[in-house]
Amino acid sequence: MMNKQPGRDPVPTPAPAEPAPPAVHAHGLTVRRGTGRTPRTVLDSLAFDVPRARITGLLGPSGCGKSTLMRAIVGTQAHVTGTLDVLGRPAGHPELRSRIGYVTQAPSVYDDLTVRQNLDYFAAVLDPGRAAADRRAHAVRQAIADVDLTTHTDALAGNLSGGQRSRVSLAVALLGTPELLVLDEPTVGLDPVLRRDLWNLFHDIAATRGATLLVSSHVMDEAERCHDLLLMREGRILAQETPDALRTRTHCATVEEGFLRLVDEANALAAQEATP
Ligand SMILES: Nc1ncnc2c1ncn2[C@@H]1O[C@H](COP(=O)(O)OP(=O)(O)OP(=O)(O)O)[C@@H](O)[C@H]1O
Repeated sequence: MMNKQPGRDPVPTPAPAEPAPPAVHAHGLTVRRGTGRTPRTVLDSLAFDVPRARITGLLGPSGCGKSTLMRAIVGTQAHVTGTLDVLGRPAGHPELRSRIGYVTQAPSVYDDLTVRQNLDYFAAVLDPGRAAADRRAHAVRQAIADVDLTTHTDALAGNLSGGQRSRVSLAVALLGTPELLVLDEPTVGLDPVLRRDLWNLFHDIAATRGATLLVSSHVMDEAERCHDLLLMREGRILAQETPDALRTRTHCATVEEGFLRLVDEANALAAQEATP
C-alpha cells in the first residue's frame, strides 16, 4: 500500500549494491530520428549504466531525448546503433517483454472498462489460460492495492481523475512483477500529495522486490528522491552520479542548481569550441 504519512520523506538508503551486472548498459548508443534525407541525431554516443535494485532518475529539459532513450531501452525505438544491453540481453530481445514494465506519458487504459477489467485484460495477455485464473486474480488484486486504487476497483477508467488513470497504467506495468520498470514522466500533472505517494511506492518497489526503476522527469526537485541520476542535455549525458555527489562536486545546495551549473559550463565550452 502507498504510504500516506505527512511531511517530506527522506530517501531510504538501499541495500549495498551487489556486484551484479547493471540493469542497463549502454555504450556508443546513438539514435537518429526523422524521415527524409536528413534524419537528426537525437541521442549521441551515450555511455552509461543503470544499477540494479535502485531508482535512477533520468532528468533533463523537454526535448533532450528522455523518451527516446526509454523507448530504446524497452525495444520500441527504431534506428538504434551501438551497444544497449538490458537485464543481460540486447534491448528488444523477446525474452525481455515479460521482464520489463513500461509506462508511457499517455496513460494506456481503456476508458470503457473498469479498473479491474483493465487489469484483467492485461493479466490475461501476460499469463493466459484457465489454469492461471487464480494466479491472475491474485496478481490483479495485488497490483490494484499497490497503487492504492482498491476503493476504485469497479469504477470505469473513463470516470477517474488524471492521476488515478496514471496509477491504473502503473498497476498494469506492475503485473508480472517486472525486474525493470521504465516510467516516462509518471508524476506529470499530479498534485504534490500524489507525487509524494507515488515516490514512496517507487521506493517500496525497489526495496521490497529488488526491482530497478528508471524514472524520467523534467522536474528537478524529483531528482532529490532518486538514488542515482542520469542528467541529459541535447541528446547527451551531462552527468551520472548520486544527488549528493552532484551537489558536492558543483558546490550547490540543490540538484537543480548543480544541473544548471553543468549546463552553463557545457554551453561555455561549446561556445569556446565554436570560436575560430
Ligand atoms: N518522430 C520524430 N521524428 C523526428 N524527431 C523526433 C521525433 N520524435 C521526437 N523527435 C525529436 O527527438 C528529440 C528528443 O525527443 P524526446 O521526446 O525523446 O524528448 P524528451 O526529453 O522526452 O522530451 P519531453 O520531456 O518533452 O517529453 C526532440 O528534439 C524531438 O524533437
